[in-house]
Amino acid sequence: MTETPTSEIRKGLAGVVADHSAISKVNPETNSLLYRGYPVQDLAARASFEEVAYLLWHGDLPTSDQLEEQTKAERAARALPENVKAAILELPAGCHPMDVCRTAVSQLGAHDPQAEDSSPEAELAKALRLWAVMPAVVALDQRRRRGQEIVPPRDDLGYSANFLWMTFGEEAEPAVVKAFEASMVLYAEHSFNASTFTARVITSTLSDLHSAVTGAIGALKGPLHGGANEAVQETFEEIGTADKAVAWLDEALASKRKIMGFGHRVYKKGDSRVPTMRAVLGDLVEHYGETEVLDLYDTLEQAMGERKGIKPNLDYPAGPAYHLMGFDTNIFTPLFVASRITGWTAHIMEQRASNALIRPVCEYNGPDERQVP
Ligand SMILES: CC(=O)SCCNC(=O)CCNC(=O)[C@H](O)C(C)(C)COP(=O)(O)OP(=O)(O)OC[C@H]1O[C@@H](n2cnc3c(N)ncnc32)[C@H](O)[C@@H]1OP(=O)(O)O
Ligand SMILES: O=C([O-])CC(=O)C(=O)O
Repeated sequence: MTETPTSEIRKGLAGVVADHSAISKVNPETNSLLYRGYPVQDLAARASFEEVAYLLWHGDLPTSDQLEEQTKAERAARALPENVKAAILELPAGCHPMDVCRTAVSQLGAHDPQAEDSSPEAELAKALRLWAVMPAVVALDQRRRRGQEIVPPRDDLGYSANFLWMTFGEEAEPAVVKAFEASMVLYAEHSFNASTFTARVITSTLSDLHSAVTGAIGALKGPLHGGANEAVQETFEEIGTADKAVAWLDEALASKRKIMGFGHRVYKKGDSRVPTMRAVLGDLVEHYGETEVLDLYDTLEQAMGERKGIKPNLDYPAGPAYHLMGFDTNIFTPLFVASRITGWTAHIMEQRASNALIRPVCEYNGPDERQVP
């Protein structure tokens, strides 16, 4: 019955070591996460997202000259090409913004002059251009859905400040830029998660970088992965206020609902990034003077811990944080895309540099051979 004899089936590849990677280390024993050796909470506190992008791609933090060169290239690539903008504007306003991201990356690939050049230099240049232009895609999409004018990028602002400028059409306050920047750093990379693995599978066939990122976006969209940050906000809105959280949770668990923003395939004792993002949410709550959300956040977290012993993942604090910043809920996962493009493309380059076609086997359990009548 077997395609090839297997000793054990690991559903969902749980616990399977599929390859080496030098990009990040997730340690569920210590609830820690290192990007190229640096603790993620220290990077979130002391490094810019631009520096973290450089670190993920090159393996070390940049010197000031290296950062300047990257910054120049990033700012020069921020504007959305007219043909891609036109293609996005033709998409129905009712489609999910992740469909827009996916289509935009596919379109950008079709128009990229280096699309089929997979030399390390071309791969890096394509990664940088995609990373640089993604805020324009996300900002444009939120604005077109709101019936607002499109705001072009500014090259006198850093990545995060410009992202907020293009989305909201006004300069964000430093506290908000800082919070947003921390979220970008925390979302940037997480080893062999489902979307990154998707990108590596596609790359392993020697397909191109834009195809791999397009596939990764499809994988990230699902609510068991990146789509959970939107689902957390929807849950909060469904519950309403903290005093209703426990009854809501009991009913949800009784009807076997998954509680979005809780649980993780690798971390069973808590997600390494949650304490930092929870502190960011606390800063935003103070900044906007909206304390109710923290009552609900803490009550639901405590009740989930008592009933199931399951802890929150990064999407749990990120959802309400993006809501406070003013993003529409369906734009939250595209924000994750904008950040994770750095990690995906670092993995695409790593996979290509040491490639083997990814092709597991299965144990066949369909009908035995039979004759066509
Ligand atoms: C950035 C990220 O992508 S982080 C992940 C974001 N996703 C979510 O927040 C979605 C909600 N969470 C989940 O669905 C899961 O925890 C996953 C998919 C993230 C991890 O799943 P797995 O490692 O496969 O764990 P699995 O689904 O086997 O869960 C083990 C048990 O805990 C339960 N469980 C896990 N997470 C949850 C949850 N969020 N709500 C309710 N029960 C849960 C499962 O029902 C299962 O119970 P059972 O043994 O009685 O069947
Ligand atoms: O690692 C995972 O499975 C999911 C996750 O937290 C991420 O991609 O950031």
